Amino acid sequence: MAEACITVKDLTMTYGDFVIQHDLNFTINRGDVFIIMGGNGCGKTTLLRHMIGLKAPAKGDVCYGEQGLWQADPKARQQILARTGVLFQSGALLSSMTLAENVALPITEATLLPPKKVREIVSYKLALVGLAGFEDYYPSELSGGMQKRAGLARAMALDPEILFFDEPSAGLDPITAKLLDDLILSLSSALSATIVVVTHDLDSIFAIGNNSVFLDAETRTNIDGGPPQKLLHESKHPNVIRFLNRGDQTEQNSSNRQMRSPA
Ligand SMILES: Nc1ncnc2c1ncn2[C@@H]1O[C@H](COP(=O)(O)OP(=O)(O)OP(=O)(O)O)[C@@H](O)[C@H]1O
Repeated sequence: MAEACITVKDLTMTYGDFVIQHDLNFTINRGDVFIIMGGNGCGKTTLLRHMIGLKAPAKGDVCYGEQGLWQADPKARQQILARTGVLFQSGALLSSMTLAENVALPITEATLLPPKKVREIVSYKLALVGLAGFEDYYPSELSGGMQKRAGLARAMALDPEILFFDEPSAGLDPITAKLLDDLILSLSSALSATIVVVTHDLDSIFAIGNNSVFLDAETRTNIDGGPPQKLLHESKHPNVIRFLNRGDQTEQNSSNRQMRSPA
């Protein structure tokens, strides 16, 4: 039976008086590649920020196992978040540091490992994302796709149980985006990590997601969720159907999407 990894409970998110989403309730299971989806501006990144400890809820909580992230005191919250890694949309590499120094940073901040051991871990993580031999390169010397992969190596530096990705395919050409999707899938099975991806890229959603939540911009809450393929064929919500069919609700579009998607 699926084991709950993260449970979002009655979560309401606001900026000032403006409610972005209210009363969100859903569960991410251990081992999921879980997609947070919805149209532009519906609050996907804001939700991610609530899940990784960057923004406090107006109401409700994000529970890791039994522990509420925002109920926990700051030390316990830090301990929960130490089990997570985040790949931000920009890759968020420090431009003045080499790739090796960027990936080493979280390790030297969190451990007292000797430099030789840190170098070994860094090289291993860079190799995992296909960047073996690029240790001494600076971010500006890499393509956008390589920068994303280096950001991923850094997010994985401390062997997180849970990896968060904010719009991983943003700014990438379709072929590079597909390679990143393949990498996410291979890491998911190799590391048995739980992966949470914020995206509105339909190709990625169908290629990598086994579970999802849909944030509706109109009602400002989660109106549907589950395996994306299942939602495509069985969702009763017009906004979900429209979103998953690129704005089209006809049968023809739906069957085209079915043909393009993996079984
Ligand atoms: N720091 C902030 N202060 C006030 N409003 C904000 C802030 N950040 C985001 N917003 C607003 O909150 C809403 C949700 O933004 P968010 O970036 O979470 O949406 P999103 O679904 O990730 O969007 P996109 O798909 O375009 O990246 C938007 O209306 C945005 O303008």
